[in-house]
Amino acid sequence: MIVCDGLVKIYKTKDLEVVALQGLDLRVETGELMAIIGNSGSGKSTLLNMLGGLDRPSAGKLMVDGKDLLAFSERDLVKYKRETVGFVWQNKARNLIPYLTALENVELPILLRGRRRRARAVELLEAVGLGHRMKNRLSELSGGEQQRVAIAIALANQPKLLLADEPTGALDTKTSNQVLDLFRELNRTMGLTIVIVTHDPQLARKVDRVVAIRDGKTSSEIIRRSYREDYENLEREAEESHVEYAVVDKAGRLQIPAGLMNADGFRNARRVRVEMENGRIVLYPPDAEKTEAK
Ligand SMILES: Nc1ncnc2c1ncn2[C@@H]1O[C@H](COP(=O)(O)OP(=O)(O)OP(=O)(O)O)[C@@H](O)[C@H]1O
Repeated sequence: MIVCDGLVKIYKTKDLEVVALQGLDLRVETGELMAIIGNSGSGKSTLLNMLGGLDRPSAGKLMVDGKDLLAFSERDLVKYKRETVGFVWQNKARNLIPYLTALENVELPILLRGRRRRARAVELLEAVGLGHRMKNRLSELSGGEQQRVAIAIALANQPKLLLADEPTGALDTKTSNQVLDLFRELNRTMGLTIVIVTHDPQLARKVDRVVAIRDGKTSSEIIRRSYREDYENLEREAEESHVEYAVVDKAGRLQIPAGLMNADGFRNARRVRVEMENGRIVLYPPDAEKTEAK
């Protein structure tokens, strides 16, 4: 569904250039439910904006659903935003109008007219479990319920890809879990591809895969060893192990996770010794004795 190769985004301000993405590589399969984690300023929102067609990459390759976003005209971009992607933001003000009812909020972005539009809005609110609260104004709904309305809106035009930026950032743990369960359900029942950007490592437990971004690059990929069917079994989930992978780019460059580079002998190392041993590539500190390798 998504292919990013060497994606670069440079923000130019008056006297400064900020490289927000510096050659990011990422692949997301159709039907995946995945999370992107990373520290503040690592480039998560920038990536999401590129994926959603809200901003244009500076260089590299970005394909979504077989479409080349770098080659898009303004018109292509409008069509793409309308037909291919749906957005859910942490900031509810960006999604919702407080003085309208849930139903009116969902009706607004639907491209259909008249009764079909109303029927579709009802269907969407039922899909997110809010059939019984349709007539309430937004201000009368809880934070979790409001986020469900936002999700219903994001689904209004039947997107193939749902992008969510810190969708549970403003919610308590229990409500966050309910919203995440809803994402999982939509992913399963509609086959929707979902990319969630978050700081929250807990959220990472609820998705198929987590990709970490550091300094505008995918620095390491944590692949969860889980079967989707196990999803409901949270206790079993808690016992699951995470395996950390470093991403190797096309030129064979490897970024060693910062935690490992802090180990004795590697700290501040500008180079490491690389050897092949029994089918494994082993890295030694630069000044390690050759005999240590044996
Ligand atoms: N419009 C902009 N103009 C200039 N610099 C920007 C702009 N948007 C983002 N940046 C810079 O790009 C870098 C990446 O920002 P981005 O918002 O993508 O990070 P993030 O990982 O989403 O952070 P957070 O978790 O705090 O939202 C930061 O250094 C940020 O200051």
